[in-house]
Amino acid sequence: MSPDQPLALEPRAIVTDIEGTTGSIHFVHQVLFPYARRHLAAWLELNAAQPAVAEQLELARLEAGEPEASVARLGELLGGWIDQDRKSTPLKALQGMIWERGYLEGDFKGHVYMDAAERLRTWHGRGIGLYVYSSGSIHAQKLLFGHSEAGDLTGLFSGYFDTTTGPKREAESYRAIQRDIGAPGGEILFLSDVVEELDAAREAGLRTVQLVREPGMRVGDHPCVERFDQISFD
Ligand SMILES: CSCCC(=O)C(=O)COP(=O)(O)O
Ligand SMILES: [Mg+2]
Repeated sequence: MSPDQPLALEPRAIVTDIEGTTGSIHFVHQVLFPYARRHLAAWLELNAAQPAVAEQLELARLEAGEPEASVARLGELLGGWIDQDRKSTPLKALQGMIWERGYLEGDFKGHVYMDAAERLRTWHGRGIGLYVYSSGSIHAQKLLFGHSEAGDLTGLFSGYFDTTTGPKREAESYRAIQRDIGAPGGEILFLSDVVEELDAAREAGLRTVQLVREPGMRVGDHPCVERFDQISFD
């Protein structure tokens, strides 16, 4: 798709990825992940007994196949998973809880590209339902958009999806999102930088646009733009 070419028909809903789509990969990998890595062990020691944390630690033990793992051992495992960028649901839930303090204490703000913030506001104003689908937990998504460099954007979104709905590279996850939104796939547009996610969304019947914000990204056969302000509808 060339920047000036409108996409057919305004969609009823737009579902957007975060990392590489509304915000930079750099922010997630060079700010968020290192912050969680730095605070992980001490934070676990302090919070492991809290029911919401204990629940995620139990899921991490199951995922690791180490049902007896101590909190210290889980710290090692989860730290390794951060380094591997593993899209583990319990890791993502725990990361979100750790990031909360960083946002609240002003250590960082959620990175959102200005073109994304501006278009999200425009689309919301036109009555298009806006949704987020990220591997980051729903709590982490709300923190990022609630404490973003473009202000509090949470009022723009009608709903949030994370890996508790399913992995982002599986078509069934997009079928579940479609059912939840309650619109036909052809009236939902999915935005992402990752070809495998876009392929899965298209297999489920959603419309797709790939964001290619950085040189060297793998490009698929989806309509493709560099910025949100290159997306327009008839
Ligand atoms: C919700 S901000 C943190 C994003 C994150 O943890 C991540 O793994 C990025 O996943 P995405 O699906 O947004 O590419
Ligand atoms: Mg992404």
